[in-house]
Amino acid sequence: MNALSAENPVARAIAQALVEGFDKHYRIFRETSRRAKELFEAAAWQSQLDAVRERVQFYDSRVDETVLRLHREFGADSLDDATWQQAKLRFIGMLINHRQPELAETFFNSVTTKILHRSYFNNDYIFARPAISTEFIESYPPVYSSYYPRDGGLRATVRRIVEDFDWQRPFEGLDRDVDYVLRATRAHLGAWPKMEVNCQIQVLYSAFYRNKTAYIIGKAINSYQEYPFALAVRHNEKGLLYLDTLLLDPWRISVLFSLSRAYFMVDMEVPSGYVQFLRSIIPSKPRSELYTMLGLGKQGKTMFFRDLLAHLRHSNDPFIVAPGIRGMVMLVFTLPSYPYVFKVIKDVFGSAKNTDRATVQRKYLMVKHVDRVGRMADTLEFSCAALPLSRFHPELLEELRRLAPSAFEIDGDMLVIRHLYIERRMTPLNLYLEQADEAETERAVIEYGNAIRELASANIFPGDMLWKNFGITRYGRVVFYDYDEIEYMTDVNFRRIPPAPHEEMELSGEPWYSVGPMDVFPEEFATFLLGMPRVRKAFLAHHRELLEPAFWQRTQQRIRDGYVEDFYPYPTELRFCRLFAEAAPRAGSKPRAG
Ligand SMILES: Nc1ncnc2c1ncn2[C@@H]1O[C@H](COP(=O)(O)OP(=O)(O)OP(=O)(O)O)[C@@H](O)[C@H]1O
Repeated sequence: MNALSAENPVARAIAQALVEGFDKHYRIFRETSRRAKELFEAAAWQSQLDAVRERVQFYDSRVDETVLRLHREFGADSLDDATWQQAKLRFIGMLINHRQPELAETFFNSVTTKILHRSYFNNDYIFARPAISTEFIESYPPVYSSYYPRDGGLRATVRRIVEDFDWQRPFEGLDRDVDYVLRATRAHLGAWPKMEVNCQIQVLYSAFYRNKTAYIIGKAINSYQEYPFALAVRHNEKGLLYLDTLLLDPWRISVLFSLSRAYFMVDMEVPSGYVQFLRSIIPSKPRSELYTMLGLGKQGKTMFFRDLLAHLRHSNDPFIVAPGIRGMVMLVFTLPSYPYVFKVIKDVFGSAKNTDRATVQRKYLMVKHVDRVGRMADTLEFSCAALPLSRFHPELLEELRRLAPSAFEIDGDMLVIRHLYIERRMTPLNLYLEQADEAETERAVIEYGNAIRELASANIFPGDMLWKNFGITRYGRVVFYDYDEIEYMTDVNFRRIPPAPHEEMELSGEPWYSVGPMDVFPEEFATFLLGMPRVRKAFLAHHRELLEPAFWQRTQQRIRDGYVEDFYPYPTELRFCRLFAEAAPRAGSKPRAG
């Protein structure tokens, strides 16, 4: 019998409850994202960080609430297959005019996979692939506004674009800044092209808020050419707004969306429209990552896994143990043809590790809550991820059996991993430094020290600062990825090593002072970091102060005083105050390239 042929009131009511659960989620998500504009206007930086943190938790709360409702009202455990199948079809019917259908489908999956057995995880019961098209969904406000510079001239158009954001705070000198925008564009293009009849500038309706910056994102279209741009708006030391830079290279715009940064706050009625627009200007960013960066992590995960399964169908290399020094806590593997690593928490940790599974998971979650300032890789967390058994290299299978037997089960031809983190693959810094020449070493060591300084300013102490816990990206950026020992800076007690009471004691190698659990002695870092002479030379030349307790205590004090540091996800040289000599340098905006 066709699942829809007979009306099933329970299926309809379940579908209705699922739509209501999702709509409640998105309403709260959107209210929080919308508040970002007010917080930006009020310069309420700490509240902005808090809002990003709170937003991460909304989704799971709504899913749990809906699961409970389905159990209470419909005895979800004991429903027959036909009812579930019909619930999905009814749900599709209810999404016909929905503005976030892809997110609602994912919500449906999140709820039903908590109730149904894994054998139901196919397109008959859940959304193994999307059902509703996200193309051309209309909304008010629209996804983007179009401006036609042929009507009023480019200068007036740029000014209007900025003014239309209606920020309730005056600009320091908008005419001057518009002039910088035109000069920077002119320098980028070489010469102004003739404005063709279709010449227009499309601007995403909501600004993108993160930390202390709002980004205006759009593209200019002229004839068949498209020119993407991102314009950064910030507060100066007097609290007046100014345009800080204009990014015109797609790869630089793409760096804004790097997973090692905090998620944006964007007020979106139709998120798929934002993602499609962004894809048109940075096609190299997977849609999954764009959803994640817009704060829609579950959608990002769903799409990531669909992409991975599609890739597995189009490749045949095996999952292997990741190159580098094996972790004491994590078993890390990778698929060479796919740029990610997969991390499983081991059953038993190396003897030097005084931690447990729950603590490790808590630390990984902590990373989602803080500003990752471009220095910590984001992780996607999966439960019960099923991957084809035949693709696991025997050596990796053997390691899984030996080191993490409770972390997986074999179900037919699938290997189901109970708990898995996935993150972008980088070159482990220890491997990179082994191969690097002197100049490359110096660059990487400078980056490494900057990463540690920036993490510290963002209230993160990495705990284990060994080179192997950092990776280097294809853009040469050093990013931290081993979170099992991270702490808030403000929880750590940075101490100087007390002088030995007499010389023999110092030589004996035995400690002559007691050490508390949160005590850290920066002077000791040199022993385990600076073994290689060329690394030592570069480190001492650029980052010697990291070996001093005073540096760490000072940074701690700034955090305690409530100072939220500036982080720029673009090079200092591209800031207008640096590009245009006559622009006065701004106090309180110390250069720290990102
Ligand atoms: N994102 C990544 N890209 C490339 N390689 C990685 C990545 N994450 C981890 N690795 C590799 O896996 C190894 C172990 O990873 P990780 O440091 O996360 O595990 P761990 O068990 O926490 O380590 P430790 O013993 O230092 O605590 C790293 O040394 C590195 O070689």
